[in-house]
Amino acid sequence: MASSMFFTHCHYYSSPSSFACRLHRQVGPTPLRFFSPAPSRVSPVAAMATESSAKVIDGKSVAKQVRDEITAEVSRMREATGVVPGLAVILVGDRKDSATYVRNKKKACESVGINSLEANLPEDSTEEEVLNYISGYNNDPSVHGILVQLPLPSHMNEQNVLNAVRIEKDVDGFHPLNIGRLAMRGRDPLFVPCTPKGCIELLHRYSVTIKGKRAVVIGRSNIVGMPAALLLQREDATVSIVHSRTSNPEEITRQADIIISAVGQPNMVRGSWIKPGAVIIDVGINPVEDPNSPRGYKLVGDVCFEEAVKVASAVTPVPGGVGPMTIAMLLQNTLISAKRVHSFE
Ligand SMILES: Nc1nc(=O)c2c([nH]1)NC[C@@H]1CN(c3ccc(C(=O)N[C@@H](CCC(=O)O)C(=O)O)cc3)C=[N+]21
Repeated sequence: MASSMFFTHCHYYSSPSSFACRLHRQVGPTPLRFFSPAPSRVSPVAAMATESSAKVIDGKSVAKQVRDEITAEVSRMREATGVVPGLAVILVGDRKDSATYVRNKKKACESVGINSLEANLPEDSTEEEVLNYISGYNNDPSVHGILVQLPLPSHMNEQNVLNAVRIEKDVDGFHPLNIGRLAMRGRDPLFVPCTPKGCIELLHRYSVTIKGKRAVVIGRSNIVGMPAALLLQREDATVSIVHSRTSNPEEITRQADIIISAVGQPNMVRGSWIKPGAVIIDVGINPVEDPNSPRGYKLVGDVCFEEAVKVASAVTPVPGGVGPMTIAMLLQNTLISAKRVHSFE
C-alpha cells in the first residue's frame, strides 16, 4: 500500500550483522519484504573512500527558510487582500503516527499564519461521512487546501476518497488529474505532491545539477516514488526506477548521480550501491528498536547513513532531512492555492 512508504510497518530484518550498518529490528507490525538482505560486507569502493565525507543536507534548516518565506508571503497577501490561506486536514481513526503528523502540520500552519481546520473522525466512520466532510470543505471558500491523512482505515476506498477532493484544493497533489498532468509534457499540474517536491527543492537549494544527470528512484509508490521520478524527468534527468521486482537493484543504483530512496526498509541502500560523489535523498522514515532511546526506538532512513557519507558527495539525514520539507511544501501548496483563487501574485 502506498502510504506504507512514509512510516513503515516492517518486521524483523534478519541479516548478518557486521560493520557500520547493522540491520535493526523494526518496530511495529509486519508488511512485505522488499529486496534481498543487504550485503554483509562493505564494498571496496566504500572502503577506499573512507577519508572523504559527504555534505549533510540540512532539511530542517531549509524547511525553516521556506517557512520564513511563506510567512512573509502570507502576510503580504493578508495585507493586500484580507484573505488568509486555509488548510483543512481530515484524520480518520486514531493511529498514533497519523495523529502526530497531523499535529505537526497544524503547528506548522500556525507558525506561518495559515488557518488550519481539523476534522477528527472515529475509526469506524463510514466512507460517506468522510465524503461529506470533503464536500463541505470543497464548498467552503475559506479552505484553500484539503488533506486527507493517509492511510485511511481499511474499510474505506482510498481512490473514492481522494477523487472527491476538488483538484483546485488538492494540496497533496494526489488527484489522478494532477498526477496525469505531472506525467505529460507541455502540461502542468495544479499541485505537485509534497514529499517529491521537497526532494527536488533540496536539490535546487543545494545547487545540485539535475539536467543531464542519471537519477535512480528506489520505490514506485503513488505518493513518493512515481511522482519523484516524473519530477526528475521534468528536470531533464535520465531516470530509472528500481523496485521490489528489479533483479539487480544494487547495480542499477550504482550508476546514479542522484538517488531518491522511498521504500521503507531500514539501511537497505549500502555503501556498495552508491557511485562515489552521488547525491542521496533519503525519504524513508523507519522506526527501529533502540534500547538507548527513551522512546524505545529511533528513526533511520532507507540508506545506511554511516556508509553513505563515506561514498556520496551529499546525503540527507533521517530525521531532519526530507520529513520537515514535506510539511514546508504542504504550506507552500496551500499558499499557492489561495493566491491562485484570489488572483494574487
Ligand atoms: N495525505 C497525506 N499526506 C502526507 O504528506 C502524509 C500522509 N498523508 N500520511 C503520513 C505521511 C508522513 N508524512 C510526514 C511528514 C513529516 C515528517 C517529518 O517532519 N519528520 C521529521 C520528524 C520525525 C520524528 O522525529 O518523528 C523528520 O524526518 O525530521 C514525517 C512524515 C506526511 N505524510
